[in-house]
Amino acid sequence: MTRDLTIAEVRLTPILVADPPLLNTQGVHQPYTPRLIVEIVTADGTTGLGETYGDTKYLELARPLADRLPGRSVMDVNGLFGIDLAVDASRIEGQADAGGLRGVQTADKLRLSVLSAFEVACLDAQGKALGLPVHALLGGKVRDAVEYSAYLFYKWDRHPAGVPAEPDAWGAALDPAGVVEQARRLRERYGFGSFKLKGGVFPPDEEIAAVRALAAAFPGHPLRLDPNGAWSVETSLKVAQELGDVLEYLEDPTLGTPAMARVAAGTEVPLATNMCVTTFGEIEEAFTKGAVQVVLSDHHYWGGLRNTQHLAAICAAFGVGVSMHSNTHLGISLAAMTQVAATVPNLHHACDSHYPWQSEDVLTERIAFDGGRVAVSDAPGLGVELDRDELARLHRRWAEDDGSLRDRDDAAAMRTAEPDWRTPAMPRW
Ligand SMILES: O=C([O-])C(=O)C[C@H](O)[C@@H](O)C(=O)[O-]
Ligand SMILES: [Mg+2]
Repeated sequence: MTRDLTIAEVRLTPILVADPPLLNTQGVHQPYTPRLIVEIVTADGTTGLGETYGDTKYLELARPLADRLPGRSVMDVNGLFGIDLAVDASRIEGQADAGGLRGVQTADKLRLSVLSAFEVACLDAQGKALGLPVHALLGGKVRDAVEYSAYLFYKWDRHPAGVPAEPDAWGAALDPAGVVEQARRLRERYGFGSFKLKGGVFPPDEEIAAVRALAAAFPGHPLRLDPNGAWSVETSLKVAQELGDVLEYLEDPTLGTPAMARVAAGTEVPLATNMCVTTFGEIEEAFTKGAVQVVLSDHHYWGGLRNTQHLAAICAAFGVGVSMHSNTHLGISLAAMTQVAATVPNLHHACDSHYPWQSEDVLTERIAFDGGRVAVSDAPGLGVELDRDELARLHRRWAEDDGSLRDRDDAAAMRTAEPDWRTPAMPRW
């Protein structure tokens, strides 16, 4: 049968998803976080799914893009990236991403963060139409399961009093014992074998103590600490020296490639980043200066699954490791991450994923971790199915919001508990 893969319709559904009170150096997660679900429907009725950030600036770009797709072929992914999308650069250029902690914003990164969801949706639709998994469209899987690490957060036991939120079963983690207990529960439930602690929340000595406690509780398991650039070069070197014997890598200890290069020159501990190398343009300086040893790719802002493969190839050429970064995301993105990770031969570190923190999803079936791994689906496309009732419910929450939660703002969330809180100046320690 000849199929008509002309795009007939694109549906964009902004949603608000429950998020626990996870702490980071900028503040705390809001009780609900915005995501955007993209559906691309072909003339013969095949629907491809994609997911990306749902803040206003992404929606403002996604809407005109969606309007331009009907009539194009879902096979024309290269053409998709050629569409001229006008980004109002003055609104974002050079600013740090307030909620996202993913480096300096640029107009191109914003554009790619939107395009990536459409690329994933096109690949999902292609796969469904051809009866092939997305990994086959990307050249085929080199592994049957993708390993993820437990993403540990300092956290409160609940969102501040008076703030509407979903119940949280995880309790507080504000000291080494709390962090170890959280790690134990994540390992019991999902089988994770490596652990990443989101740092930059407490003074470095407290976070060193937490990592030491993890090393004692889980001997031999890979450990990472990520303060999102909150430390000076000197502090970074001190932490590296104190934890060098237990760290798999130190992630973004300090801000900017020159400072990361100074840290890298003073320690044997590998440095990973999702902050100083977040675009192709940032690679040359970082790699030639030896500033990073592992790049944490993220298909959302690198511009999709094929760009993730390109990034991995460049990393391989320079002998730099590659793994994956994660922000709050749902199962469509986890499926996309797993499909592309399955095709990257040089992916040797367990990937990050926030998914265990998300109690809500828009899939009919949640994606399962077994032994810390997600099995690579061989079903057509991404191998996931949309739960339309859940999508509608989470969209209603977005529609009924007064606007205060439609743009992620961790500092604003922190101010509901600590009214004087300001985004800390960096380096914080
Ligand atoms: O540096 C990282 O790994 C992240 O930025 C991941 C997330 O953004 C995390 O820090 C968060 O959401 O608080
Ligand atoms: Mg990071």
